Formats: sequence, C-alpha cells, structure tokens
Amino acid sequence: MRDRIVAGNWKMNLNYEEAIHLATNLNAWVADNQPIAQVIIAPPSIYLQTLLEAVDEQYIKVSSQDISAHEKGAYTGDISAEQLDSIGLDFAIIGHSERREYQGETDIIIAEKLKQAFKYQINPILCVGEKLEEREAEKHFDVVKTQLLDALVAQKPEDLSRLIIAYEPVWAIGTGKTATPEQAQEIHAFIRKVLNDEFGVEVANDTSVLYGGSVNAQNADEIFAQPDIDGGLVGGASLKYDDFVQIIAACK
Ligand SMILES: O=C(CO)COP(=O)(O)O
Repeated sequence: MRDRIVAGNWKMNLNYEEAIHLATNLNAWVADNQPIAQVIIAPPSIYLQTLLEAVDEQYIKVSSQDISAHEKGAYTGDISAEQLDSIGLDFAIIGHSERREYQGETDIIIAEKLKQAFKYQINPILCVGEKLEEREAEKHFDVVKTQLLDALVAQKPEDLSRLIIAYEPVWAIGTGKTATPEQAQEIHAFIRKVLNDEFGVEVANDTSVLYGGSVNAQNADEIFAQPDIDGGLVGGASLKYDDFVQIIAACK
C-alpha cells in the first residue's frame, strides 16, 4: 500500500507567530481526527527547527522547501542536506517549478539535490510538471518523462524507496485553474508507467504520486479519488486552517 500524503507548501508566506499558530492548530487537529493521510508542512527554512519542536512528529512531519545541490562550503544562502538532517528533518521538496523558474534550477541540479537528500536519508518530494505552452503543444507527457528520468536515472536504485513525486502542472499553480481529475489521473498513470518501465514494478507501485495546483477544499475529494493520485501538494489553501484540514480529511 502506498502512503497517502497531504503536504502544505507554505512558500514564502506567514510570519513567525502565524507559522507557530497554524502548525500547533494543525497538530491538535491531526491528533484529534487521526486522518489516514500523512500530513507534512513545508514552512520557510527560518522556521524549520522551531516547528519541528512545536509539532509532534507522530502527527505532522516537517519538510524543507529546498535543499542544496552541494555537500558543504562557500554557497551563501544554501542549506545542506547534512544540516537539515542534523536538526532531525526527514523531508524536502526538490525541483519545485518556482525554483526551476526563478532560481534557474535544471534537471541536472535537481538530480544532485536528490543525491544529497538520499545520502542523508531525507525523503525527497520531487516536483515535475509542464508549462501551459507545453500542454497546449501536447508535449506534457514528454516533458514530465524527461524531468523524471533526468532526475532519477543518476540515483541508486535502493534509494528510490524514499521517493515521493508531486505532479504540478505549472499552469495550475496559484491560478485557480486545476487540472480536471481526469487530466490529472491520466498523467499520474503515465508517471507510474515511466517508473515501471525504468525502475521496476515495485518502485511504480510503492511511490506516492501527489497532485499539486490549485487544490482546495471544494475540489480535493474528486482529485484524491483518482486511483493513481495518492494525495496532494497544496500551496495557497494550506495557509488557511479550515481549508487545509478539509483537504486532509478528503484524502481517504
Ligand atoms: O505550487 C504548489 C504547491 O507546491 C501549488 O500551489 P497552489 O495550491 O497555490 O496552486
């Protein structure tokens, strides 16, 4: 059985007090409601250690939003996998489309980041997804396959048991436009086929593949009901307690 996961990517939102308030309220909700889904929050890095201490890891896991491609050294502003591991962190989002777009992250850099994550037993949430013009040109399958293979062929096969994938079509992020459940299911099934063809049936069956892109309390039920969608990576709606707990509850 694959893990059901709902992860909230807070991006560069919330001040210190707001972050603590949201995280502690979520922790209490998960403790009371015992949802099926594993709940993960990915706050800005400045709050990682505080939030790791503020929540109970039995209920909520904390993830970084990025990881350095380098082991250590003169990389101002970067945070290494070893540093994240040293505060007890187990998850990292890698290759988010906003980092690909604004920080120039390439598939080669992303492959290096994954290697660092695996080296320190951090479970990476690898983000893939096409841009609007790529979907319109019907290149979305090729784009996603290339992103997956470029990131994954360089990894040790045994490390892939830690992998989580998030399919996030760029045109659906923060736009209010969601992929239809059928569109999302189609590409999630395709991702599983690529995993099966390249890395074997076990990786294909065991890797949780999350959908991201304007998931909200209204559409989560239908999206999470698709057979190859194992949960969500949620941006805007993860900042609102009432919405996010409804989304967690929708992941059955
Ligand atoms: O980028 C996302 C999560 O990583 C999705 O963001 P939204 O849910 O705000 O569209």
